[in-house]
Amino acid sequence: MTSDNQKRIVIKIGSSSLTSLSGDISRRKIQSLTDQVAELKDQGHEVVLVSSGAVAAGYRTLGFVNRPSSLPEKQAAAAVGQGRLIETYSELFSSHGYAASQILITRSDFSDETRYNNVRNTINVLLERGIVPIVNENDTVTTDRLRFGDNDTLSAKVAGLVASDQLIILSDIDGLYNADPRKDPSASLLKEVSEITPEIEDMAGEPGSSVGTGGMRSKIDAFKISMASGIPSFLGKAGVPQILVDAVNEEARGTYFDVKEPELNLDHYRQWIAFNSGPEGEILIQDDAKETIINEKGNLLPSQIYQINGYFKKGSVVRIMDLNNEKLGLGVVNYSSKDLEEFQMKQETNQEDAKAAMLNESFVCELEVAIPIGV
Ligand SMILES: Nc1ncnc2c1ncn2[C@@H]1O[C@H](COP(=O)(O)OP(=O)(O)O)[C@@H](O)[C@H]1O
Ligand SMILES: N[C@@H](CCC(=O)OP(=O)(O)O)C(=O)O
Repeated sequence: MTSDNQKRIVIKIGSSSLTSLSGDISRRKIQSLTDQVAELKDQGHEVVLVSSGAVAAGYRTLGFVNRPSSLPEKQAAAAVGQGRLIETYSELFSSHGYAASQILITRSDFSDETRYNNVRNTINVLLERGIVPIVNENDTVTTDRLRFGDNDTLSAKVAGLVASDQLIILSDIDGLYNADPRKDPSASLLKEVSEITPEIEDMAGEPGSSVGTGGMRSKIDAFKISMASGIPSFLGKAGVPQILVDAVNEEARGTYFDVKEPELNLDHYRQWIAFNSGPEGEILIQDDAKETIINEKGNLLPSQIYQINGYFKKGSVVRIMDLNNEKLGLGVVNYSSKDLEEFQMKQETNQEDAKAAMLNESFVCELEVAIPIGV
């Protein structure tokens, strides 16, 4: 974005870091955050906040003693809490001379490429005009099947969307430990992670509080996305004085997730394919095609398809699998599932003209994103 000293930063803060022990939102905690964000803005950085807390801020008003667990109850709580949350942010940012704005996103907004790009354009205008965009999932309208579910992965997707220079996730713990510290008091802090290996994934346990949803697992999923998108990231403890300024200068206590080979990082289009598109179908390919599409980065031919699962249109994102149902990656198809099934039938009934024209000359797709980077 801007210059070497002025970064575009996405900051995610979890419910547990915005609420008091009683479970209600804490104005003091939000003020500590807004004071630090204002300081970053005074230094010329651009900041996008991804803030949880809508359900936590609302459930008591509905008469619940604890955070509700059913979706309609959480949605009703968020309907009350989201307004309270933004009102508090607006008041506190305005005391520093900054305006806050609210962006509520559902997963379907991101799986549609046009709407995805539209969100980017909107955030860009807000940032250019000095406003603080505050993003949350649109909890009141989402269904279980179509939810991001946690704001950790949402924040990493937003960081990729706006080509952020850094992702900072603030939680109630000062970084990633080699085991869940609640279960293993001898667990130690990892100061730097350069790759999310299966061992790192195994370190994550469940959420730490009754108000948090994602836990360490969703944070690790988030860092996988941000690292694959080429965005250096940080996990640290909310409420620590100067944590944000120090994290930007890489001087804060916490875990830094580095980006080792920027040239391998996914561009915007492939980020959308990998993390947001939501594949519409599956293509199982013959063994001989694996080498071509994985190592030679070649195209898949209709005759190399073994089976088609699901219904998809020309231009859809599909999962490419081998004959053992092992995921190989994601591709964008040049044919609909209906067309491909017709090709297959013609192949089976040995229609020579169809074979020549369609089976060996037309490309179905190439592997745009290889597993394990994509979904
Ligand atoms: N390996 C680990 N390292 C650090 N924290 C862990 C680990 N495994 C599980 N946790 C738990 O994850 C919690 C943070 O997740 P969560 O409660 O969802 O917070 P937030 O509301 O900030 O999203 C920590 O309080 C900690 O108890
Ligand atoms: N969108 C929900 C929060 C979901 C979420 O990821 O919560 P958390 O684990 O506290 O970051 C809300 O605003 O209550």
